[in-house]
Amino acid sequence: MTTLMSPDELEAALRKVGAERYHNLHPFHHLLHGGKLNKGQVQAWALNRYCYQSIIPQKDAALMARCEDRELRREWLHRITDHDGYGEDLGGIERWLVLTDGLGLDRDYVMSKRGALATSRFATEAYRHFVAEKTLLEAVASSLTELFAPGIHKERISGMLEHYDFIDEKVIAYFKRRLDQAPKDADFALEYVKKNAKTPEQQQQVIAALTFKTDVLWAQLDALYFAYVDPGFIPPGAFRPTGK
Ligand SMILES: O=C(O)c1cc(C(=O)O)c2c(n1)C(=O)C(=O)c1cc(C(=O)O)[nH]c1-2
Repeated sequence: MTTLMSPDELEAALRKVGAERYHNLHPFHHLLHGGKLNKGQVQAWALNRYCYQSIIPQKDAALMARCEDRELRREWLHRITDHDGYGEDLGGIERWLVLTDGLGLDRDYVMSKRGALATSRFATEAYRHFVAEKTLLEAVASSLTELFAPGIHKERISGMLEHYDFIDEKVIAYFKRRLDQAPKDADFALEYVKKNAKTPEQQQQVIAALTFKTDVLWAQLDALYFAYVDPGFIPPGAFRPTGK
């Protein structure tokens, strides 16, 4: 029997999921941030991660499409323009492509996802389906990994600038921008969930949604590790680094 938690107990339970399961704990990230990867492995990470970047505005549009609450739509809308851009600002996806350009990857190839691992495509598609099909509360809750993103972004900016001569401020600008954007989004989603998960069942659904999302992120790094680090079995058709 699950009992009703107070909103603060629910928050503590969600933060525990992050502390135990967020992808900052994955060995691939330790290698990436610690300067232990070669350029080809960093290229593989950036190219695969494009699958995640490209799906984010689509899943946010899916969330909004089924949302009756105008106030929530008003709050959520900027998540789409943060990534797709609006007016002068070309947005996060463009900033991601500046990163892949800087790493020497061809834009059309990156955007085609042809070289991405199947797991990157499957996991990100699973996220989009989750948001489109589960309750609105679960859809909002699945974004809560962003509570833990600023920590990993700071670690990535300093670690990659320090360790890789092919990374500079311009190439890493995506993450700098997310440092301003993510905390506001995460705080809003957390307050929404604390207010709207009113039954023990809903609270468990919210925790399960966040757990699902940590799996989406973790699975992608497992696949990268297997293909590009150890044992280094690159699947047929996937990106093969040429230089070092
Ligand atoms: O680099 C990362 O580790 C990381 C993680 C996450 C996340 O925790 O889902 C996001 C981002 N970055 C990110 O840049 C981003 O725009 C973003 C949006 C979302 C989301 O679920 O709506 N997560 C994340």
